[in-house]
Parts: sequence; structure tokens; C-alpha cells
Amino acid sequence: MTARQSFLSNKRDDGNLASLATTIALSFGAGVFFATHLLRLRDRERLRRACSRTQKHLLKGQRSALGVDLTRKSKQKVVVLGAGAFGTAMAYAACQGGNDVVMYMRDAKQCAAINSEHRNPKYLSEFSLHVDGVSDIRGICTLEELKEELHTPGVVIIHALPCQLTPPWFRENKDIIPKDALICVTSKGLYLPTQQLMGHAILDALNRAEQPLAFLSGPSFAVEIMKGDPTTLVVASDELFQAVRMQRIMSNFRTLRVFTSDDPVGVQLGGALKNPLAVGAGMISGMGCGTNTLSAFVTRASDELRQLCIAMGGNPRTIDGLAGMGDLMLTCFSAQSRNQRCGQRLINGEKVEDIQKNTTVEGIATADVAILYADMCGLELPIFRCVHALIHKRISPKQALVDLMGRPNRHEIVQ
Ligand SMILES: NC(=O)c1ccc[n+]([C@@H]2O[C@H](COP(=O)([O-])OP(=O)(O)OC[C@H]3O[C@@H](n4cnc5c(N)ncnc54)[C@H](O)[C@@H]3O)[C@@H](O)[C@H]2O)c1
Ligand SMILES: O=P(O)(O)OC[C@H](O)CO
Repeated sequence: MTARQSFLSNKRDDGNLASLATTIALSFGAGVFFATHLLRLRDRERLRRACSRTQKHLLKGQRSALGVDLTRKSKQKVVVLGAGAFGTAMAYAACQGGNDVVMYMRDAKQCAAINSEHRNPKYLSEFSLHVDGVSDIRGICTLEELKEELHTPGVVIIHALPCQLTPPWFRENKDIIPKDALICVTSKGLYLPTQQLMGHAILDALNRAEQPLAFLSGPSFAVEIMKGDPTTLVVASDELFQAVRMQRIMSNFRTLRVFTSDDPVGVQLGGALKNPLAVGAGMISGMGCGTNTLSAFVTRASDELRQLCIAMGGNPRTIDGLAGMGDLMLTCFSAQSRNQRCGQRLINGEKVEDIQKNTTVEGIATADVAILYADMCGLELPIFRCVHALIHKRISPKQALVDLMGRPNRHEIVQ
């Protein structure tokens, strides 16, 4: 049984009108999406219009005149890979969304504490993982257990491992990953050894082109998700029904609102490339510059992000959204961001290797790949290049400001 069949049949098992309406809407949506593929509508605008029609139909189906409950959904098996800050927040959110959630980690002590005390002793330990009225998150720590959990038909994997460790992990463990399991990637970065987007690197590591993938991104500090601060995310997939499926799994209609997207390239690039830019923003703060400079940086940097997105085949409108501007603002303006703090520490003279010893900073490796992409696409991208040069200490902070502020006069918005 494929993930989609199992998902649809799960929903039929509910036997209620709400599930049936949604199932019909989803089937229709998936049908429209596949039909657009079959008809080889390669033109991006036409494809986007078809997807948005699908989405409208879905919404219509969910807002049934029969008054069905929009929020009703069937329990899904969710396996979270990684029990760091974001793995913990994702497991908690999926559990709040009413799903059966298992979190995989290597550390047996950490796992035992999660199962007995319902807290992650290593990350966000101040928060209880007990979700009222829903089953608790279960920790597992052996590959045997992981294999067994992944065996569940229709299983969804939420991946929350740091980017540079991800392809090796999937290569090593590909035999236990079911071919039809949806992998929802939440890590934000580009893979340095092969200069790939995470999705492509994972498919290569699995040696499979057909593994269903989705990408969840947007402004979301793990700690604020745990606190229950209203948070919005976007999930993208080439197969729109997979994005809708993740949307339904993660939405809790109170604190987490998830939008869908048909632009996995744009969503991945937005999430990944905001990280080196956040390092740059931290450098600006470290230099003692104020909000004028930071706002200028964020605005002009978003233009470079858009240029790169277009050149790499993404939709520039995605950069205007949560995965682009949303996350860029969050990480550039907040010292809660590890990338932002890394920038400040670099300006204060710390070494990049030392900063990365105990903390995940995706922006460093991703900055290297961003420059390779810029060269490949023939783009100037002065802000990305200055941040990259500062990270590698090829220019001084003072020189970076001279280089950026001394550029020739020009029109602001170039169509
Ligand atoms: N922290 C956030 O607020 C946040 C928000 C959105 C996205 N993200 C993204 O999520 C990804 C993970 O970030 P994080 O904040 O959770 O990092 P983290 O450093 O808090 O946790 C990473 C976890 O991965 C585990 N790990 C490493 N190798 C492993 C392996 N081989 N097997 C099992 N576990 C392994 C580590 O033990 C650690 O628990 C990053 O790409 C980050 O950009 C983080
Ligand atoms: O702490 P950072 O810089 O890795 O940012 C975390 C998330 O990406 C914010 O959305």
C-alpha cells in the first residue's frame, strides 16, 4: 500500500462525513495535480494556477455547507529523526496535532528520561512534553526500534538533523526507510560536499528518485513553539497532496498554522540562505551599527535572495513569504538566532571552528554553497559575497562597509 493509499484509506476508516469530504477533496486535488503533470504543463504560471485551483477546491471541500468540522483529522504515525531543539519542538507540535509521535535519538539516557519524565534533558528541558488528552511522545534510541516504527503503513518521517550530517545518515540507514514514507525535511541549509539542496542530497543518499519529500520552513524558534506562541510555517512539495497532508498533521488550529506551497526550491532556498544572511546581520550588530543599517541589510539582502531563487528555478514570490522574508526578519533581528549570534561572535574575534563546536550554525557551510551558486548563475550578490569574505576573514568589517556603501548609484527596484 502506498503512503497516499494508506493515508486515504485511513481517512475512509473514520467513516464520517468530514473525512469523506476531505478525502474526495484530496483525491480531486491530487488528480488535478497529476493531470497537470500528465498534460506536461511545464509553464510555471499555468501550473501554479492549477495548484491554486486545487487548493481552492480543498478549502471549499473543508468548508462544507453540511457544517463539517474543518479541524477533524485521523491520527497519523509520525517518526521524528533527531531530538535536538527543533526535533523536540516538531515532536511536540505533531503530538498536539493529535498524532502518534515517536522521537529517535542516539543517546539511551536522554531517551529513558523522555520516556519516564516526559522532558528532554538536553534541549528545552524546561518544557514538559506531556500533551494533555493525547498520547505522550515516545523516545526510541536503537536502529532496531526505529526500523520497527518505520514499518507502520503510511508513516511520516519528520527530519530534524543538522544539514551536513543528513545525507551520510540517510546513506547509512537507507535500508530501513520505507520507499513510500513521506520525509518532511525541516533542516535549513545547503549540502556542502555536493553543493546540493537538502532534498536532492537526500534522494541521492537514498539512491531513489521517487521518495516522497516535503519541506517545512518559516520563522520558528523551537523555544517559542514550545511556549505556545502563535507561529506560522509553510510546507512545500512537488506533490501538492503531500504538502496538504503535512499541513493537516502539524496544524493545531490554536498556536501552529501551516500554509502549503508548490515551490520546494524556493522554500528550501529561503530557509537555507537566510542563515548566512543572519550571520551577516549578527556582524552588523557586532560592529555596533543600529536599526537603520540592519533594516537596509535585510531589505537589500532579500533582493539578492530573490535573484538567487529565480536563477535556481524557484518562484520569487516564495521569498516574499514565510520561508523567505518571514524567516529572514526573525533571524536577522533576533539574538535568539544561533546564526545571528555566530556573526556577533566572529566580529568579537572568536574562531568559526570554536563557535561551531557546541552549536548548530547552518549558515557557515551554506555561505560557501551560496557563493558557488552565485558564480554558477553569474550573479553579483555583493551582500552574500561580503558576508562570505567576512566569515573567512578575507576582508575587515570596515572594508566590508566601504565596499557595500561605496557601490555605484542605481535605481532601487529593477524589474
Ligand atoms: N532550533 C530551531 O529553532 C530551529 C528552527 C527551525 C529549523 N531548525 C533547523 O533544524 C535543524 C536541526 O536544528 P536543531 O536546532 O534541532 O539542532 P540541535 O543542535 O539542537 O540538534 C541536533 C540534534 O541532532 C542530533 N544528531 C546529530 N547526529 C545524529 C545522528 N547521526 N543520529 C541521531 N541524532 C543525531 C544531535 O544529537 C542533536 O540532538 C537545523 O537545520 C536547523 O536549521 C532549527
Ligand atoms: O537559531 P537559528 O539561527 O538556527 O534559526 C533557527 C530557525 O531557523 C528560525 O526559523
